[in-house]
Amino acid sequence: MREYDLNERNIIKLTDAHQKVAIATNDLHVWYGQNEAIKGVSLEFEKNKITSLIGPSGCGKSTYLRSLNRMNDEISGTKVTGEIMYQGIDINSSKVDVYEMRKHIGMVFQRPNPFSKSIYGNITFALKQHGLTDKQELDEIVESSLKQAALWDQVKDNLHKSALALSGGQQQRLCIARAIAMKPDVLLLDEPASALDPISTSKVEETLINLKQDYTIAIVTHNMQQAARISDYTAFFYMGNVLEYDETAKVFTRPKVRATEDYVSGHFG
Ligand SMILES: Nc1ncnc2c1ncn2[C@@H]1O[C@H](COP(=O)(O)OP(=O)(O)OP(=O)(O)O)[C@@H](O)[C@H]1O
Repeated sequence: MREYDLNERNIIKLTDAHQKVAIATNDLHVWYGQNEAIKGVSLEFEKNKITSLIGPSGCGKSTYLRSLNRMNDEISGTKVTGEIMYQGIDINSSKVDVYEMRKHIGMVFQRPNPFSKSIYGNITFALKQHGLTDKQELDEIVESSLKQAALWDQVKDNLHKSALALSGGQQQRLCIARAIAMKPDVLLLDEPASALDPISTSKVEETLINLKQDYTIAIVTHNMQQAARISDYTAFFYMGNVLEYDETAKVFTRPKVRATEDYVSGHFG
């Protein structure tokens, strides 16, 4: 196994930061007990762009993604230090209402996880929990979210059928629709297509490309072609650090760091 220099880094900063940055971390560290999984990551995510998080297994991609809307809070023994800046607020602060914050920063997981409810019920559940009861408004949000997730045409006549009867790809797009029904600014996706066949994968990818008009997207993926196809920026994670963060085209064609070059060319380790 080749040893890589963890000090060799290329991490771009976005200019004109206030205008452009949707969410950023500053010296973020995450520990699971004694295991420091994230070792001081500072990254900025540009508004209305897709950023891919890539890197070998166990290097901290999912941990980092989950910390962006404090999902790691749910795991006991976890400690998170550093800033997570969103709209001028450090959302890593204990004063932040996490429930409220997650309306702005939504998440879609690796395996489609629809509730055991109708398609309509999946999308309206959280809205109702947040106090929305107007039927017309709920109907409109269901329609617009399903349209944005490119699922409306396939399900519009079956909205009251079980979500569990949908295909895996459709279920994942329903989970995307469910997340965007809350009108978040930032959408976090952890390998959203890894459990899907190639056709469903390409539909999810198309959906994400269309969604970036309205959302800022961060996606963990093991699929290099996928990262190259859909993302504007790519961050290469290695052993809890980010060694390279740049425009995707540069990361894949002219990486500046040896470890990235080996990883994207399939010669890693
Ligand atoms: N819930 C958890 N409890 C304890 N340790 C964890 C937990 N989740 C991840 N870890 C540890 O944190 C480190 C980073 O794991 P993480 O899942 O974030 O990496 P990853 O890059 O997303 O991996 P993969 O590509 O395999 O999904 C690993 O050492 C892992 O064992």
